[in-house]
Amino acid sequence: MSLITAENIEVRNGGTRALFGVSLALEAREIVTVVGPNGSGKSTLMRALIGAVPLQAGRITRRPGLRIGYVPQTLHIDRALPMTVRRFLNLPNRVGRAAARAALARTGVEALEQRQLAGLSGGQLQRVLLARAILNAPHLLVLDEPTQGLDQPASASFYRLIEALRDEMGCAVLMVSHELHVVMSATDRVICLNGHICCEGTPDVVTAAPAYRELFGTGTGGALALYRHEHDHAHDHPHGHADAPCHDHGDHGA
Ligand SMILES: Nc1ncnc2c1ncn2[C@@H]1O[C@H](COP(=O)(O)OP(=O)(O)OP(=O)(O)O)[C@@H](O)[C@H]1O
Repeated sequence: MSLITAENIEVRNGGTRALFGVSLALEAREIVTVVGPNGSGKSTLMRALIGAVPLQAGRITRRPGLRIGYVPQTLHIDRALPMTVRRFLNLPNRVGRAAARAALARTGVEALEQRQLAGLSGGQLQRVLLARAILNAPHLLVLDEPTQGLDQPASASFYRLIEALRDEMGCAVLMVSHELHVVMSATDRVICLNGHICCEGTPDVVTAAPAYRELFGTGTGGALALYRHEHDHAHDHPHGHADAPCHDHGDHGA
């Protein structure tokens, strides 16, 4: 049985149809990367899969007993509220000191245990969030743009850590990334999302596709500056750009 299966799901955010007709299945130990333009529903898909947003249509099935570790795209920290890293790891469930230390050590931030959360750098906070996500020995790690704001060496090191954690814990990984060039080596499957799934495949297939050369050819600086691929279907874009090809939503930076 797959870890998690989505069948033809539709999700609305307020008046916006953020996802429609999305079907996917995640298998044990695989690393799947979701790419897509801004506003294409990537975060919504992550939240739907963890059960944090209601579905308007379709169905999500989780393997019984499935444990998910989730790293959100952003964490809104109230700077007026004192909160050490150690206390943060107790939310929502209290954890023992040894377990907390082991998780922080595994993500390389053991020394931050008594630091204030609000005073951490972006890269440090991501590693603390990852430590919290692995506390329950998840079968599936869901990461929503975990390297946003990190420089390229820090991103590359973070993705190596994710791959090592997958190997050690045997978990599957589903992540959103704009840095396909960085995650490519560690990714088993890539899903291109734009409200619905535009295309998907192994990195080999994606690499061979004209889409990949458009994405990562000269001029993009290796970043996902342009989002283009060949289409054999019409778009009913959730934002109302019916029949607009993906590359019309292209320029969304690195
Ligand atoms: N809380 C909300 N209320 C209303 N609309 C929302 C809300 N959150 C997201 N949306 C809308 O839903 C759509 C999908 O948003 P989502 O955040 O899932 O996209 P994304 O692909 O993760 O974008 P980004 O790359 O910018 O993070 C967008 O049109 C967005 O404006």
